[in-house]
Amino acid sequence: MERNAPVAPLTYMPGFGNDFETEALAGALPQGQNSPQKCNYGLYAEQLSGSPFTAPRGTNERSWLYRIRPSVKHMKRFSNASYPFWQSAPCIAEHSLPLGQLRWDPPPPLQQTANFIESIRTMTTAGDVLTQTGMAAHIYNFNETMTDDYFCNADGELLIVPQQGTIRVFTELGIMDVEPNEICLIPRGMVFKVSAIGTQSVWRGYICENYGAKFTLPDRGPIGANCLANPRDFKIPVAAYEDKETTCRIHIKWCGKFYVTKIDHSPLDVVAWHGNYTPFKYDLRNFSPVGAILFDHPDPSIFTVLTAPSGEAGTANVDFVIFPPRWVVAEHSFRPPWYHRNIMSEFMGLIQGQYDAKEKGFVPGGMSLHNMMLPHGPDTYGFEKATNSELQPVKLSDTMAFMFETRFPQQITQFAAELETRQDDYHQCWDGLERRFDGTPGLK
Ligand SMILES: O=C(O)Cc1cc(O)ccc1O
Ligand SMILES: [Fe+2]
Repeated sequence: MERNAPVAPLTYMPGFGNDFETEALAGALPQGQNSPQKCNYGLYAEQLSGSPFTAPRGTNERSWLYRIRPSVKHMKRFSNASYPFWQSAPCIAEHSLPLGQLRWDPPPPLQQTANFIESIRTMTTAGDVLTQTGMAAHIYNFNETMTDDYFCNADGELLIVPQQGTIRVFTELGIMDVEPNEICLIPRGMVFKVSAIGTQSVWRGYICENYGAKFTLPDRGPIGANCLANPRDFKIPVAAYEDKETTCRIHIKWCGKFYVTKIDHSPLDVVAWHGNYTPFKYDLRNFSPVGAILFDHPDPSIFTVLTAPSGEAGTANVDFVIFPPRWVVAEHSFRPPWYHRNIMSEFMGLIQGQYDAKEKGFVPGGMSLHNMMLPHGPDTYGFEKATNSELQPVKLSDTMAFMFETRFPQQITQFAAELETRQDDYHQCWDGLERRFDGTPGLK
């Protein structure tokens, strides 16, 4: 028998990193203490710690969960499982691709049924999952809802970036519906499942698996107290639970390996919770960009939505950066990204529309990789256009690109190297950039 808490319409609590409290049944949340001798409704109390107990107050994160069964009843004695396309760092593939800039079209259509977890394909890995440094960039491409299958990633948090189709993410702490142009984050160690919402044939997007310290909001420096991603626009789910006694499977990723265990009930049985270790979602259209309002092109760090620190100040384990719709007004300036080389490694995806440095060839659902110190910048078309156009204020609309930018070089996987949608001719996009220098002065 199923006695599920009602799920629609979904509601959320606003704020980034706040201390929240929520209960799906009245009176389920203990007041004034975390660990009563007996909990209301016969619930079990359990703490989920996302930081060491002793972390400084500003980075100390934990939530208290009041649930039908403690999670020792869900997660014990796992046996081996296999997800051969989900790789972890370090993963140095034996491929023979020349070193250089890389770009892919979207993955080919699915040939079989796959749920969210089964569909994950790793494109790049960086750092080392065992030392909790670095990240992996994955894509997903699924057509089947997870019903009695659940997943838990002990290796890092998952930042999910849908590109096509709305997904429903049911976590231990509640339910989030996430559509393209929104993102969501599932904390390390939290059990969840993903359903497909809507009627299209495929749901696809990108994932950053962050092995390191958690994503947080970047400091704004002289920008001050407002703009960029504002804390109130982060949405945290309210408590919701499943009460079902059917055969369920919990899959776990732990130190780069996969395991599975069978239980006779749902692990999403948290009736009430409080704390600050939570999933969240965020609508990228709420990002308030700040940019050059007179001349020149600032570094893309002004578009950082979330940053995961590495321990070295200003050097991110991974930044999540977007290129949202915006006005471009700079005078006497080359407006698109400049040509550059970077110690950080840049994995990019496109959620919607066009990206100004690469109007053609970089398509929604596609990806590019500009690795540590490898040069890149606008293609020939982008250069010609930006050099010769009249510099009126221009609105870049219908666009949403993003970047996972990490301090560690990104190693491509065998899958990425062999993916049939890899553009073998990508480097030729710069072939038309001819020598313009002729030794005589003058702007050319
Ligand atoms: O390479 C890219 O397209 C991303 C990027 C954008 C930008 O405006 C400045 C630097 C940068 O790396
Ligand atoms: Fe770049």
